[in-house]
Amino acid sequence: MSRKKAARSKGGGAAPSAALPPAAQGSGRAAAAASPRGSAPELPRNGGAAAAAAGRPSLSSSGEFYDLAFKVMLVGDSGVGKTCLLVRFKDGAFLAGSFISTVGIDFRNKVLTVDGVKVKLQIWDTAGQERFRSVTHAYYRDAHALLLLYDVTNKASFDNIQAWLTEIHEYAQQDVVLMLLGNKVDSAQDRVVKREDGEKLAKEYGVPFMETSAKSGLNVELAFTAIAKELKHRSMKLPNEPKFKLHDYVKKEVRGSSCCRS
Ligand SMILES: Nc1nc2c(ncn2[C@@H]2O[C@H](COP(=O)(O)OP(=O)(O)OP(=O)(O)O)[C@@H](O)[C@H]2O)c(=O)[nH]1
Repeated sequence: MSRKKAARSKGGGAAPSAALPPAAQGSGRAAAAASPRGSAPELPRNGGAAAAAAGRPSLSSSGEFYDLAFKVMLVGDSGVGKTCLLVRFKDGAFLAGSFISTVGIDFRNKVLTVDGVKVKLQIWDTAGQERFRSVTHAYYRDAHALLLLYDVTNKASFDNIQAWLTEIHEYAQQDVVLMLLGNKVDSAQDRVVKREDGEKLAKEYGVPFMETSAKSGLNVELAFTAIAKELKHRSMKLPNEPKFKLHDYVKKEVRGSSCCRS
């Protein structure tokens, strides 16, 4: 992604194809002014299952084969680190320097291997600014998963989580996979939201929770992998297979990743 706010993204602003397969393009930016969902690549609600049922993998535009595809959205206040989280996950890099707000909505694709299955996540980076809300609302409906972020150094972004949850409740599918992320934990000196407060809020709303850092990379891969695992299990569950428990998986993995942190 060129810094998200450029007039044209790497995807050239062209609208990727409308269904899977073939896959949506590697990255792109939906014009805020266009018809709300008109230029967005659409994944069917059971997109992954549909791809898998065909019994053959699909080919993404980046040349990678995948078996399942899902749409994930990053939401939260402006400046919490949504774009940086996505760039860290996709490219393994941190976007330091001056902060430029996302305009409208942008997406990147990444294929993960989950329990031997290739899962393509089409990750939508939304603008946190209030003025783009009507644009981003239109995308909630097709999202299979939502990563809701706040910034541990910004109390207002945490206080606004409740409002974000109300919005999600209103616009997203009822069965959307949701996870709460407290980002920027590398900024220990500036922290104003305690981990326990994040945990408490997540528990109250029954959503899995972890703290992340797009800067250091802490738990970034884990957040997306956990989502991909949940979505894969939902769409490919075998009759005798035990149910995948996202909460338990996250708790176990976060414990593992935090035990060895400096
Ligand atoms: N220290 C630290 N800074 C971060 C982290 N993630 C993002 N930032 C910084 O926070 C600022 C905002 O990051 P963005 O990723 O652009 O925020 P955003 O949520 O996409 O903002 P909008 O596009 O306005 O919705 C930038 O200056 C980043 O460098 C992090 O994990 N740690």
